[in-house]
Amino acid sequence: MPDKILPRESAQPRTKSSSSYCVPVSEIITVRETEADSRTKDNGRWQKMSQKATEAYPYAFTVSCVKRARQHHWRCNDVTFHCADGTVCQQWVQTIRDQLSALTRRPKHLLVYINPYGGKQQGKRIYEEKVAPLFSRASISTNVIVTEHANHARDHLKTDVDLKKYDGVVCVGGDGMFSEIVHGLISRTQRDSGVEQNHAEEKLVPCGIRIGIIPAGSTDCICYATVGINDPVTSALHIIVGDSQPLDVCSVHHNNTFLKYSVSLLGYGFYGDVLTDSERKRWMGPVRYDFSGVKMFLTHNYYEGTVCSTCQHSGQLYSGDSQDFQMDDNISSSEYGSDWRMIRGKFLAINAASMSCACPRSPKGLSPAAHLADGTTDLIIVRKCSRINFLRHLLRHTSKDDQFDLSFVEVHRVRKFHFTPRYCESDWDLRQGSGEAGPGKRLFRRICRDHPACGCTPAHSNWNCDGEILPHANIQVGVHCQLIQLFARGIEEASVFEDLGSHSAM
Ligand SMILES: Nc1ncnc2c1ncn2[C@@H]1O[C@H](COP(=O)(O)OP(=O)(O)OP(=O)(O)O)[C@@H](O)[C@H]1O
Ligand SMILES: CCCCCCCCCCCCC/C=C/[C@@H](O)[C@H](CO)NC(=O)CCCCC
Ligand SMILES: [Ca+2]
Repeated sequence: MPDKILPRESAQPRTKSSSSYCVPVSEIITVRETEADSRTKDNGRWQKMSQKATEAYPYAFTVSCVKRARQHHWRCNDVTFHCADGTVCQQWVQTIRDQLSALTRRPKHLLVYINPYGGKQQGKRIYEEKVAPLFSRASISTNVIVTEHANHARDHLKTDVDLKKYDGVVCVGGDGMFSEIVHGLISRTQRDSGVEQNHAEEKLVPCGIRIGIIPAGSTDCICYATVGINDPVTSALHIIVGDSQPLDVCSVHHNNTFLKYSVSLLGYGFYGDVLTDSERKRWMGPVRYDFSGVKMFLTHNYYEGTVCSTCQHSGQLYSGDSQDFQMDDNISSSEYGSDWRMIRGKFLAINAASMSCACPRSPKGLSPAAHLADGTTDLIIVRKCSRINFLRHLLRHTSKDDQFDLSFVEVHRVRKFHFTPRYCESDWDLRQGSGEAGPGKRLFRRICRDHPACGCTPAHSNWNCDGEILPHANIQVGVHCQLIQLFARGIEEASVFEDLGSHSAM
């Protein structure tokens, strides 16, 4: 049998306009024998067959398969095929089952973590109502854990789980929950392989198990940027068909201490401040980001420091395509050393986007051309400018205009970068009150930090690491190419939807 079902004479689909239906085996969820009823649901519509036709084709089987809908949504669609002969009908069912069992990339056993408090606190309901029935139809067995506290999933994965029992780990929640899973799996893999995470230059071992994201958070940017939409049913179907999408991961160190991994955004300045402010407003739900976004835009803090970056890796020059980016040269960036670029100045935002960071708020994302798995991160530097100019930059994230095509914005595709804030060799020491600054200056900075109404800009921001606040401003970042794998396939081209969306009749 070919890899597509093309029923012609022997099995007839019940559609009004066509006598055959084309379904790629790779997109079949399940098949079952069904009653040759005179009324069945095909293609999402109820179809009625005449008494005569029902008598001519008394046997039937139903194929549940992927159907593409608008804006990258996938749905599960039932198509019923009718046969004149019962043996032929059984042969079809058996052959399709055999073909499905030959698909070795499909998961059979999944470990599922649900964050009941993410986003609008709907994680449990979303999983039970929309996802569990699909997993069960696809004969996937699950071990479901509803988390009881923050870092429950991370610590469970780090130490307690026998990962050999599973073909994948699924997280139901937002980007923060995904980050927990990533930290648990990467730490576990390094520990099992004897790799020391505290060494910034260490080559990390890729994780051998795929991760699925059922979006139920506030931003869901990792799901949105890897699937094209934050929709639980779509994500469940990508898991069921066994998609694979490798993903780069940034490691963040402070001196020789490992801090965190990041897969989406590492943001200092604006996005760090928005996150810090919004964490105090968690009770507001997802709208907290809009509230804090407007507030921090009006506050207009800028920060001084030095960013050093390199696009070189393992002794080889990066040869990627950087023509998408405007390189602005009226600024104080300069080359130092052979492969490191140093940029010093006053910044409204320093963002490293390892993926586009597309999300419903910004469907093209922070860096629309960022690659998911090329071993680089897009370092976006927004220099101090007027409020109106910064607003122009921000608003371009929501329109077709290029947010980088502004004199105060520059972008570099890099493999490593360091950031050192001005005034502090050790930000942590300063925060603890034991920095280099004299007591008078220290007291003054503390007053500024505790009473922002005094009007001066604080000396430091925080790093927003995939939606979590980091305790140090001074960090070193390196990209680890394709360290993890998702149950996803990247964003499908519109043509795939046009060609396959209607399952063109043959
Ligand atoms: N049972 C729990 N109780 C409290 N916090 C939890 C629990 N389980 C997980 N968490 C934490 O909740 C935080 C937020 O969760 P999640 O990412 O799911 O939602 P969100 O913050 O609303 O969405 P997003 O990250 O997309 O903005 C995560 O950092 C996670 O560590
Ligand atoms: C004045 C209004 C102008 C509007 C401008 C809109 C610009 C939107 C850009 C969207 C960037 C999303 C970056 C995603 C980061 C995630 O890793 C992180 C975890 O979920 N989310 C946040 O930190 C939440 C941060 C949300 C910031 C808005
Ligand atoms: Ca990348």
